[in-house]
Amino acid sequence: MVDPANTVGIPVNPTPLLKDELDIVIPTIRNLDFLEMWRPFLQPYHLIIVQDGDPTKKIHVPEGYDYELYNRNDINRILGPKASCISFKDSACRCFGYMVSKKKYIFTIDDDCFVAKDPSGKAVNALEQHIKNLLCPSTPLFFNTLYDPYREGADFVRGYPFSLREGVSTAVSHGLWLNIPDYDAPTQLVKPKERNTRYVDAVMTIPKGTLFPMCGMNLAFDRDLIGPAIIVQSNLSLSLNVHTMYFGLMGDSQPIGRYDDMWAGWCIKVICDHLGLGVKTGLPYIYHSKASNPFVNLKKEYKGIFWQEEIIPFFQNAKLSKEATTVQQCYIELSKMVKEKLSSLDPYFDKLADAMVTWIEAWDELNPPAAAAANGKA
Ligand SMILES: O=c1ccn([C@@H]2O[C@H](COP(=O)(O)OP(=O)(O)O[C@H]3O[C@@H](CO)[C@H](O)[C@H]3O)[C@@H](O)[C@H]2O)c(=O)[nH]1
Ligand SMILES: [Mn+2]
Repeated sequence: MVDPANTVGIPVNPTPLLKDELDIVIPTIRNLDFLEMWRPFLQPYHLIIVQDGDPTKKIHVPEGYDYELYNRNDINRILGPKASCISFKDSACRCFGYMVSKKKYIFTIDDDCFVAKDPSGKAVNALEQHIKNLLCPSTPLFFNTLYDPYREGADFVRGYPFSLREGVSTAVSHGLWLNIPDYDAPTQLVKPKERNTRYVDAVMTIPKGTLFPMCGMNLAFDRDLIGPAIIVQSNLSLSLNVHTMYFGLMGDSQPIGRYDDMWAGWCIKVICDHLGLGVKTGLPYIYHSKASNPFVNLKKEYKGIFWQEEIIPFFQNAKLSKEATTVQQCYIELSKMVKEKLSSLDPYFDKLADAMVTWIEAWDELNPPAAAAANGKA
């Protein structure tokens, strides 16, 4: 039984930050018992549970949590033919939760991620740290060698340009993992017993122009910042929420798996760099308890392991036009580039490019501009 940080006795967070502005999205094919350990930190928040696999299976949600739950039948009913862009039998299904949420922030966590302990033995409130990361600016344009300059007890070091010290808005907070690290299958196979015990007390902005491997198991983001496609119509600036945190089409009947979060991270980073938004990685840690089967993972990842040698240069060289001033325009441009430049690698990328567009259309359907305006997003 996993008990990395006994949280029994810790009072449920009395004044949770962003309580009504944040949803927690959990993809699951298992059970949600892990929420017992998270109760002091997560209970005040609304959960969006995306049940993958067999929709007839009953998923029990621990008492006291406020939630909505969607299975595959719900996804098909709500999206109709557009449900084709939501993965089945892959954790990528979680992005349906981002689409149905109406909140500004999202925290997504896997059901085998538990509360970690920091070196002092204190339980880590991962959500609180993600919120701090998101509410603090990022510094993608110039690296601060003392890491997060906005943190208590730190600052910009000598030589850091004052003109850049305001930083930029933070769109993504990428947390890390004690115990089972998010290794690819080959690494898992050669190092089956490796456990991550190193707790690095740092948060860093990923520099502009640098891609990173985004893992979806402990991730938070500003759904508006990387969503709003600001369209100026008759002087009314309408924030049309179009989400780029699309976890690519993987799993059932797809030639690749376990690259959904990676795909989203590469798209997000190119768009954040283009629009001047920040992406952070580091704290908070969670305690990742389950090592998925490396042989099953190898089968899923196999094509991705050599395709990524072409995909990464594609994203590194992706140049969005200066006319692309909204996230939606950036995303559409990116999907066209995928179709043009990656379909020669495999016809799958043609399908993925189409799925990126379907995702936007589905998003528009669930988040119509009027609703967005009514939600005060105008
Ligand atoms: O078909 C599926 C498989 C799993 N899930 C849910 O998704 C998460 C992650 O699953 P799991 O912990 O089994 O897999 P890991 O290898 O540890 O996950 C890492 O790889 C990424 C997947 O690409 C994932 O984000 C990383 O954490 C759990 O909640 C499962 O219940 C699913 O919904 N459908
Ligand atoms: Mn896991």
